[in-house]
Amino acid sequence: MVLMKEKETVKGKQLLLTFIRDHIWSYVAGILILLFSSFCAMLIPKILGIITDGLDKRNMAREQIYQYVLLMLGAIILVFILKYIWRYLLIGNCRTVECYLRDNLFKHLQTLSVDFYSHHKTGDLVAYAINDIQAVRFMFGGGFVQALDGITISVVSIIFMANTINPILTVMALAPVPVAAVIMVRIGKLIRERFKRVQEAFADISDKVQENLSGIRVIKAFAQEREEVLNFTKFSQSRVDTQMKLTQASAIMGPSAQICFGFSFLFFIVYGSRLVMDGTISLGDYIAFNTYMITVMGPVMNISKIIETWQRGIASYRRLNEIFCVPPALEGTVSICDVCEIKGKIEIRNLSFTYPKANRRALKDINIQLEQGKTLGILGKTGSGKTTLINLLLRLFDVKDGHIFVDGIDINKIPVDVLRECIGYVPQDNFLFSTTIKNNIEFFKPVHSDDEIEEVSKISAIYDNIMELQEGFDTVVGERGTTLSGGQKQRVSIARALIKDPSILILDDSLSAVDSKTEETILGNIRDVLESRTGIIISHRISTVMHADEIIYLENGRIVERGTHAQLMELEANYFKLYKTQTNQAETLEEVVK
Ligand SMILES: Nc1ncnc2c1ncn2[C@@H]1O[C@H](COP(=O)(O)OP(=O)(O)OP(=O)(O)O)[C@@H](O)[C@H]1O
Repeated sequence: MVLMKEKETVKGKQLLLTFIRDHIWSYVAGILILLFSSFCAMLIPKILGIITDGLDKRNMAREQIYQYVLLMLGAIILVFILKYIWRYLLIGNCRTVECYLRDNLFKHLQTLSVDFYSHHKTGDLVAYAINDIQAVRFMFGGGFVQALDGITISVVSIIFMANTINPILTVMALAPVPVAAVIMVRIGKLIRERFKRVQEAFADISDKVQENLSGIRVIKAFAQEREEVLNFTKFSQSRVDTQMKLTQASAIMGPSAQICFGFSFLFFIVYGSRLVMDGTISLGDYIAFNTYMITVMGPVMNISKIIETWQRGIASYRRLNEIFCVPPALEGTVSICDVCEIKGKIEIRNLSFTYPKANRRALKDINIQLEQGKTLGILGKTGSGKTTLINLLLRLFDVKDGHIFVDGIDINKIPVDVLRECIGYVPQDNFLFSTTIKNNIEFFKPVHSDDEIEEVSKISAIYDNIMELQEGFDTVVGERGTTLSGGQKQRVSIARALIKDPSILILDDSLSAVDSKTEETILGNIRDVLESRTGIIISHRISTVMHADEIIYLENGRIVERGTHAQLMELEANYFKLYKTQTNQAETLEEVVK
């Protein structure tokens, strides 16, 4: 992915800063309670030291000892309660941050351009939404809390050690700490880099699984299962290799911290015992110091885990940030807000278009005038630019070279939602959701009556098929509509476009999977629907577009022929040849059938 400019990185940071600002009181309260709880915890070794000295010198009354023991018990209970509260506040926030980031990522993904999805794999994006967000959550939760707890306990212990026992002994005991810090920072960086690679390897696996499952029918049809398994093993192995490298780095961290701390203990035992013997510190102080050292040891032992969590979190945060910094589609365009309805007049003037990152134009100098209520038929070889024209009409891509006017308004100035709301579009690749046919037709908006749903189903000639199903409109279709035939899927998609009652109806090769009799029925019904609307019908079949008010023939992104069916037949060029080929084919087929 492209390196981000400094300005762009602000977006991801802003998101986290906004979260922290919104939850600042729980953070402040959590941190203050944590500090107080650490202070209370540090009283315990001191009380232990006082009791030890009392017993050692035999100058402490039994009642006094009981009082100290009660004090210690009180401190333990208080620490327990305080710890519960601060963990609830701070760990609770990390669960919320996970949900907050995931919601924002999902929201952001909805705003990204179609082109973004042409260049990013689904499995990869799933990895961002699951793995990376989880790693950030661990950083915000366990990582943050353990680091804060560890730092507080260590700092408070050191203050107690230096102030109440002996500063020189404290310095001696902590001498190896800077060495440990340098080692931790170095290994930490290595962990971050390696974790990034682990996440990338996971994204590859996720992508492979997603692609394989989506294409399982093709894989089976071509008997490619074995190759797929072998291919998958390579991805799996790559993940193991990257993970092993990460484990190697993190495995050094824990023992390094322990060795450094071992030296600290050694210094303390040698130097501390000497101080007890020459009477500089009491035995109680020695015991208390020892307890403080053990208290500090907890976070030190944990430091490898904490650093690893942080470095993983930072690596994932950076990956997420790259996605958050991708600007939303059509970000720079200005919309006029008072347009709230579209009647359907379309004018295309000198329009050319090149896809981002492509090196040749998909459309060249297109000019079309389509009055409201009229129908345009588009024909052309595959790859000639038919769908591209529709992509621009739907503003899936920005119009930069030339103009498209809808109702006389530049399309770039019409609010995208208003524009798309007024267009009923049946795409070439019909996508049905794994839910009921009814939900698929109304697109999860339960605002239509059963009569309306039935009516559009009848227009698109799918009603009888639906009625034959056991659950009728409540039949749940398989993922991507797999339990329906290609032609049935196309017709459900037509019903979905019609129920919007659109001003402009676009059918992009939407009848290619239906037989010619059904096509005739649908076209007849749609002709009635199109009487009051603007229609654009794309097809490879002359029979689908021949009744249109105007037909254009595209070749390499350019309009090479235009006119009515009769005019194009008179031209005796591409359209005519196609007509001849298709009628000959139909006649031959009829003879064969006879
Ligand atoms: N997202 C994209 N990025 C780059 N090039 C693209 C993209 N989508 C389409 N193209 C290219 O633009 C050209 C026009 O494609 P388009 O899909 O408009 O053709 P079409 O006439 O609809 O073809 P078909 O009849 O096969 O559907 C083709 O050369 C295609 O490879």
